[in-house]
Amino acid sequence: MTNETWGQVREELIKRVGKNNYVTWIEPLKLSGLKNGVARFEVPTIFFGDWVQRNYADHIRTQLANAGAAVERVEFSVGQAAAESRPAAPKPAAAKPARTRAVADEELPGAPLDPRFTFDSFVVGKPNELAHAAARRVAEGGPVTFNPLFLYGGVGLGKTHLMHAIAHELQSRRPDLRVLYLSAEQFMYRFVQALRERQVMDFKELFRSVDVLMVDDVQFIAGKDSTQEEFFHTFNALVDQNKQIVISADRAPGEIKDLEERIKSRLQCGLVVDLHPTDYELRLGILQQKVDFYRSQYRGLVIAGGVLEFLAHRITTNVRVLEGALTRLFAFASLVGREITLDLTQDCLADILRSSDRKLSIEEIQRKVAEHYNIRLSDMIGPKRLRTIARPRQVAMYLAKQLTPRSLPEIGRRFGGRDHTTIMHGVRKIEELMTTDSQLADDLQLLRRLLQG
Ligand SMILES: Nc1ncnc2c1ncn2[C@@H]1O[C@H](COP(=O)(O)OP(=O)(O)OP(=O)(O)O)[C@@H](O)[C@H]1O
Repeated sequence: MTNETWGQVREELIKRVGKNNYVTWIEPLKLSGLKNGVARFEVPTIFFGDWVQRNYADHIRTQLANAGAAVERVEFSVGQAAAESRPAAPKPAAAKPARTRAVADEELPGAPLDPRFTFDSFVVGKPNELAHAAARRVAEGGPVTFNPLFLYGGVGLGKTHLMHAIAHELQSRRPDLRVLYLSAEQFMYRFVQALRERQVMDFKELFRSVDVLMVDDVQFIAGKDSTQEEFFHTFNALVDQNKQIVISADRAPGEIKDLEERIKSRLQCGLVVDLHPTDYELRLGILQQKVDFYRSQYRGLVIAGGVLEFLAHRITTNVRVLEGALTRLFAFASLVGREITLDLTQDCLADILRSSDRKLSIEEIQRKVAEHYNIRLSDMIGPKRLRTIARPRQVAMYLAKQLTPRSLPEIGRRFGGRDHTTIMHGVRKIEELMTTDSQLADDLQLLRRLLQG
């Protein structure tokens, strides 16, 4: 098979898998040879290879066969060039092109990057697929296609991991770019310091001199007026210069309370992607990856079949908890020198398993709230707008948002197919009333206790 055949096959694949998937997953493949019915491709990372193998290998094989190539199997391996450009092998400083800059690289006030948070160690599944693909695109350091990239999702779902991965990848692919990663809190701290020391101009110059700005947990600046103002100007200046911005937050721009409207609307201008709560397959994938790592640390430790499946099934809160559970399990098993069995797992992780057990459903919340306010459960999802019914309904919406990991559209569906904006309005209304209406505040406290008890 020639590269020309592969060229034709790629055309066909665009139609089969869609443009977006094609650009993300197929375009980066480099055909490295065909021998004995096996077509080999170079991929940038192991995970990229795994993903393509799982999702696109069949398409590729079929299309190659249709184009007349005698292919029975396709294989993916990390190419030499890609392997060398991994973050693990940082380039010597001398490789950076010499440039004169108003602000030296060392002066950039970035937060340190966690060396473990790379694309290689990020497990991709349905819930984070789009966020991962978008992050990868930004990490290529090519022309800016969407600005900003806004990543959001609940606690411990991998936002920081993805941001660090972008920074690592950019550092090795494009050492000429000035990449600045920091939390919104650090941004504020720097700004306040600059104000105090009358060095606001330096601050501005510094932040406007970067090529890629990444700000983590942006919800933090909501309600902090002058920091918001400064952030807005920095943001605009960088966008005007066509510099890439990546932002993360715990919720969508429109849902961040006390964030100025003009900032919200600017944040929504680029690509807004949601990291969904993990599903069973993703949790299992993450566990398997971590176990491979632990095996190299704790040699000789045996883990019985079914343990990982059990954990992926039972610990659904977030990835941080899942990781913590595994760390504890390996440490414990190596201390006592025993095989990791289901029994040992249940013993060692009893507390974590217990707290993960209680998964509150929206229906439970609706039932409790209806009981408390003495209304019918059916009124929770019905259309009545009477205050005596609408208010309890909003209370239930508020508690559903607070106490479950469900998104606004999901909550809306369970409240008789209401729109997510209605839910948002309900949640806000209760947040507002809570500060002035002490009876409502008491009700909420009681309901929370009952539900979480
Ligand atoms: N898909 C994944 N693959 C591998 N590890 C993951 C994945 N998602 C999350 N993790 C791990 O889970 C932990 C928490 O992730 P991270 O700190 O990125 O979460 P976050 O979304 O930024 O949370 P927070 O809202 O608390 O800031 C990290 O150790 C991270 O490596």
